[in-house]
Amino acid sequence: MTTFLGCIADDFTGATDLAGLLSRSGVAVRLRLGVPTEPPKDTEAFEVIALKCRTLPVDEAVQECRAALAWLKAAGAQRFFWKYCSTFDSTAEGNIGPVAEALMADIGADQTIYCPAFPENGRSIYMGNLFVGQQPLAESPMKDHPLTPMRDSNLMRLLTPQVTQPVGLVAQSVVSSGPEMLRSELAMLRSQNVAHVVVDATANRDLTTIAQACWDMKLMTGGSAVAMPLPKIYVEQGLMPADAPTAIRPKLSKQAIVLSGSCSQMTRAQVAAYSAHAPSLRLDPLELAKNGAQAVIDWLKDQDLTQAPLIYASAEPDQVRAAQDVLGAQRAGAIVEEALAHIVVAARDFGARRIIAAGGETSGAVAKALDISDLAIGTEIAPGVPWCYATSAGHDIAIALKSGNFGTESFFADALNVLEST
Ligand SMILES: Nc1ncnc2c1ncn2[C@@H]1O[C@H](COP(=O)(O)OP(=O)(O)O)[C@@H](O)[C@H]1O
Ligand SMILES: O=C(O)[C@@H](O)C(=O)COP(=O)(O)O
Repeated sequence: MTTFLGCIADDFTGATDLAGLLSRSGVAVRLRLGVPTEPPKDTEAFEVIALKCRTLPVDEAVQECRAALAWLKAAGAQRFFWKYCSTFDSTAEGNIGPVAEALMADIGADQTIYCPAFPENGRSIYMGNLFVGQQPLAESPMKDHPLTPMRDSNLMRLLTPQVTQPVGLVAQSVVSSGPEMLRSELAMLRSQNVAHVVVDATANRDLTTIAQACWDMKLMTGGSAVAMPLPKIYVEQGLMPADAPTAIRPKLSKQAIVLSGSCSQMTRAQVAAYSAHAPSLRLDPLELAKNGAQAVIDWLKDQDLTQAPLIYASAEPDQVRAAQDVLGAQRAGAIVEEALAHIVVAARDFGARRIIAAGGETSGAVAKALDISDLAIGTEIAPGVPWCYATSAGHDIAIALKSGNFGTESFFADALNVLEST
């Protein structure tokens, strides 16, 4: 099928998040890990390319995103979506704006919107300021993120130094007046050459209004949630058929593995809840640095994989700091990721066909080790986290890539139960 909407995501968990929310409308969505090396063939109406460019220098991120855009254009896409984190994660030399400008230039778009709001996960925007739950972004735990600490909550101030064209705002009062008002406000801003427009949204109804006003923009940018209403709108506009093929769900054996390298508050709570009743093993980065992961793989070999054992490096901030003081932050992270990469391959070879990975970087390492190139999207476990189906070394597998902050405390058990019942 000719691709209708081409999406580019700046990390793997963010890509499954977007693919999952698009799939809520019942449309077929395909997720590619990295820019495919082959020209487009057998594409879906909605294609998402997952990159790992969130913290890359601007030039490299722009280059990767332009390559993804070229592939999506070749697949037939005429509209595009640039997905970044709902907490607008970017480094001091942030690449969100430069990528948007490069994509706009390649597509021939003179204006785009920025809307990272994801109300179901507590992310909202008011007067251009991003909130995480009840806290401004810069007062939320995101202020201490190891790679992308967010020290300003104002999206216009964050974006302005990243772009060459003027930045503006459409405030909540306009959004709540409906799509026509929003469209005329955007047209007014366009007449003033405002190319980059932050749009307020505090609830799903705002996101629907925004999508209704912006569905025909060549490029939209945001978190996953503002893209969610698009498939339904395209169908209502008569642009694509309502009926889409449902994803094929392979029958998978019960053997499962849960891997966590995320140290975020929510994942730590999930690890604590799950390890209270499932076999679990904690990784020590210092031990891994000295002796590698073989002892862990030996432990795993003796486990009953139908009990879905958990292997985790997730630790409290002071424990993480202690490991980083000895190994350095980058090396500590890399050692854990490398170990989890070996472990997931061993788990697959021992028969695991249901795999859960928690953490953005962790998910990238795990998916790469499994050599997965593309995924079909299945049932949503929690807002922004779907089960995905793929093949690895010739085996059908189900894999869930969970953003560190998403899901509730019972996420791991919920995920396995959801799969059980589908
Ligand atoms: N105990 C630990 N000590 C040091 N680094 C760790 C530890 N556990 C995990 N890490 C590293 O921390 C990083 C967590 O990032 P990520 O997987 O993206 O999770 P999140 O999505 O919560 O940010 C990874 O690089 C991981 O390898
Ligand atoms: O938009 C979001 O919050 C997520 O889709 C996302 O990008 C999460 O990133 P990580 O927390 O690094 O997994």
